Amino acid sequence: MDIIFLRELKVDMLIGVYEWEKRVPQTLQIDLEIALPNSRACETDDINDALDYSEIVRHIQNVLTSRHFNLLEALAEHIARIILDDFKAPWVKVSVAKLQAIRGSKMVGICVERGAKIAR
Ligand SMILES: Nc1nc2c(c(=O)[nH]1)N=C([C@H](O)[C@@H](O)CO)CN2
Repeated sequence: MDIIFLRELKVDMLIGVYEWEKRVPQTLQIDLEIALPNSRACETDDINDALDYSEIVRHIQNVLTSRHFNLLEALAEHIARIILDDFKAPWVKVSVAKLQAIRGSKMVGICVERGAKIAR
C-alpha cells in the first residue's frame, strides 16, 4: 500500500475552548499520512493518476482558516473526513498539535486514524 505523507504543516487558525481562543489565532502543526487507492501514478508518471497533495493542502487550509473549532479532536475528525470523502482515500492518519498550549511541552495534540488500509 502506498502512502502520501505530509509533515509539520503549520496553520494559523482559531481553535480552543476558552473565550480568548475564539479571537486570537494559534499556530497548529498538522501531520498527515494518506493511503492511496491504487499505485497507478507509479506506473504512468501522470498527475491525473495521483492524489495531488497540493490540492489537499489548499483545501484543508481554506477550511481551517474559515471557521473556529473548540477541540483538537473535532478538528482532526473534520480533516480526516475531508480526505476520505472528498479525495477518496481509503485510510488516513491525522495528527494535530498546539505548539504553545502547555508550558514546558513542545506540543500537545491528538492523532486519529480513520478508514481501512487496503492490503496489496
Ligand atoms: N482533549 C483536549 N483537551 C483540551 C483541549 C482539546 O482540544 N482537547 N483544549 C484545551 C484548550 O483549548 C487549551 O488548549 C488552551 O490552552 C484544553 N484541553
